[in-house]
Amino acid sequence: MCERAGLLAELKHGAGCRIDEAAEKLHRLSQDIWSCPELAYDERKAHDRLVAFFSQEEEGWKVDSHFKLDTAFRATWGPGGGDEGDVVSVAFLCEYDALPGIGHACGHNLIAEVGAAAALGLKAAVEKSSKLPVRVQVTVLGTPAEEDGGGKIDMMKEDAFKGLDVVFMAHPSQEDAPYLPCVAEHDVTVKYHGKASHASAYPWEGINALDAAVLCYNNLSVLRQQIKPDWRIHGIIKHGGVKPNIIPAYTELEYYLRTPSRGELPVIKSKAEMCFRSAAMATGCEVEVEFAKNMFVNILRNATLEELYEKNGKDLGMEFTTDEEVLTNGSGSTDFGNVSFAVPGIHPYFYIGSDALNHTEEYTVAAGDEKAQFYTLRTAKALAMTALDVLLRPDLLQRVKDEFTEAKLKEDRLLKDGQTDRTSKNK
Ligand SMILES: NCCCC[C@H](NC(=O)CCN)C(=O)O
Repeated sequence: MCERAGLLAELKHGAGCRIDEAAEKLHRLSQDIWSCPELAYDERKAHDRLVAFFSQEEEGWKVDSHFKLDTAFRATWGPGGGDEGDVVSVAFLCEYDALPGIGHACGHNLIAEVGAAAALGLKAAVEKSSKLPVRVQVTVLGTPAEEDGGGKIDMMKEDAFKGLDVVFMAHPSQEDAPYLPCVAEHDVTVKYHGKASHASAYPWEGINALDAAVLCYNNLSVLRQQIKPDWRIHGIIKHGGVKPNIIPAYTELEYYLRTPSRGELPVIKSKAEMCFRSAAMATGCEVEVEFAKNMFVNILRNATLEELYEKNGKDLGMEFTTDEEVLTNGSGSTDFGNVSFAVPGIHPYFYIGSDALNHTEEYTVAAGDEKAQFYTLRTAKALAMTALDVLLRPDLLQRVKDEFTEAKLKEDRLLKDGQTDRTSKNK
């Protein structure tokens, strides 16, 4: 074994040992987040718990609490690993927001645990070595509001990802996969303003905002038949009126519009907008269409990082899914997509010991179950090992960066040329 391979194996082993050693406190960390679910932008206890973890329970971290957002944080360590070479900055992202009514049904408590564990592992490995070809900075970014709003996008607008070389996070799922297709998404709130009146005595005096909401819902349901099979339109009526004998004067709907790529979003948005406005016209209501401040985009893939992660995962016993349907069908969306256009990174998915589906009560149970711990820590080890791969081999890091630049240029060109449809023959 050549010297570098021996060192790499030793460091990977060291990272894993450190993660195992911290297993109990990492479990407590994710349990505390899981047992007190908090919604997007309001993850105060989770924020404080993670800040305390890095500033009190662990040594050597510089912690910026309330970093860029009220419930975001940053913990940094380094540079370490020797006194030679450029500083390479590796970041692990923690999410920790929950869903209304069903708690941690997407397992973001485990995302926080993976991020913290991988950072501990990488720091320990780097600390032990003075022979690295680069100096290493380890960053943990606490990124709120993935389920609503897109905290990472807010943080990007504030330059929170500036200066990072590679970013890693991992998301709970039903299987291990280095990548699953996440779709682009833009959310919209539609408000109809009508006029109240006695619904039995003089209904002709009213303007029915609920009728507008129902027509809007039906227009979109009809539109669904004419859009691409992998586009998604789904929504709820948030306000539907207050009493049957009052003609509803105000209604409100919330819709999520999704397409596989960011370039297709404007098309679905303009089609949906016609549905919103025509419902207003038919009923005589006024309509307000408010698109969310942040648009989530698809993930820019990095094959080099994905391959390294898969190899490390396999070495740790992961069995990656080969189910073509899972590997090709779009799933949800993530604000990591936006990050992936700014910094090279990966967002693999990991099995948590249960077949339950995300966004169900069963998944909430699974995310808090002790059984998830083995898989969560194994994922953290695979991420730390992947970071070590690129840190010990500057040629690999360069390949990761070149691939990122090329993929971004290609996506930008497609967008500029108006080639929105990735499934078209021209692609
Ligand atoms: N509408 C705000 C964003 C919703 C993001 C959510 N994310 C997930 O389910 C996690 C999968 N990465 C979604 O897709 O609905």
